[in-house]
Amino acid sequence: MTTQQLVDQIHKKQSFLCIGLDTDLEKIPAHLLQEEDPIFAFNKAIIDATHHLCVAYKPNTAFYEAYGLKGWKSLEKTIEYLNSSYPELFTIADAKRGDIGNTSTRYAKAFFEELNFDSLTIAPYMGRDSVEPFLEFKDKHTILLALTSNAGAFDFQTQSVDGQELYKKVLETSKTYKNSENLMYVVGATKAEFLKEIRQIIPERFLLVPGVGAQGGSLEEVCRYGMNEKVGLLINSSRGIIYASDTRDFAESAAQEAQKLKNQMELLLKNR
Ligand SMILES: O=c1ccn([C@@H]2O[C@H](COP(=O)(O)O)[C@@H](O)[C@H]2O)c(=O)[nH]1
Repeated sequence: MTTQQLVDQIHKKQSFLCIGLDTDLEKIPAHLLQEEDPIFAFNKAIIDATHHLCVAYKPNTAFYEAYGLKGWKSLEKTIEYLNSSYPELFTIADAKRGDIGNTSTRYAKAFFEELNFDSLTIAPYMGRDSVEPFLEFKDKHTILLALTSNAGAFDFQTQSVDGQELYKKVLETSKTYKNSENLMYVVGATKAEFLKEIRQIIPERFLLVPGVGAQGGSLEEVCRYGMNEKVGLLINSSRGIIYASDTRDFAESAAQEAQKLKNQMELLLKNR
């Protein structure tokens, strides 16, 4: 998917919501455990109930890898279902990969070609040659971890290296990578106060923003400092939406939570 197609969808739906599919067999409604593939059954119900309220879905691959081969099958079925039933939706594999060049190329092939995700999250720690292989794929997007939502982000990311915070170095240096127009960045909603400075370095790029809902980040604050002319934000909520209820009406409850966030987004777009 091109960035422009994503922007068009945001304007059409008046939403920049990304729903995180962090599907955990210990948390899904008990009646689904009788299904042949409970994870896929859960995801399908959530997607069917919420697709009109969001512009993206983000399965976190850890939740699938944890179940071995079966989990990979559920992930494959989920992305196939999204691509065939709702091809207008942007898909993110939250896998946080990155390695020496030839290995990165294999990761890129796995997620961009074999599974056909639109985008993949990447850890920048190994530098240029670990990131550039992902950027070679046309109309695929590499989402670099910049300033993450967790408390441990302060261990390294905000530490000064040669007089500049490390996350800023990641932003500045990655702008010089070949095909850097295919980059997006992860910035946690819990770090909204950093967004003004982040936008000075990367005014154009899309930000994937996890951390609203269960982690306590503020949607309003993220929009105040992080929104750009093309909106430029994908706000993720996982647990706050998909586990709104553990009864038979779980999908409707998820849709209600998604609708609440979508309503706030619509208002924020109107008043910007
Ligand atoms: O900085 C980061 C990067 C990734 N995540 C991931 O996003 C979701 C958040 O889930 P919630 O349930 O909405 O808190 C999850 O998959 C994380 O691994 C993040 O939270 N922060």
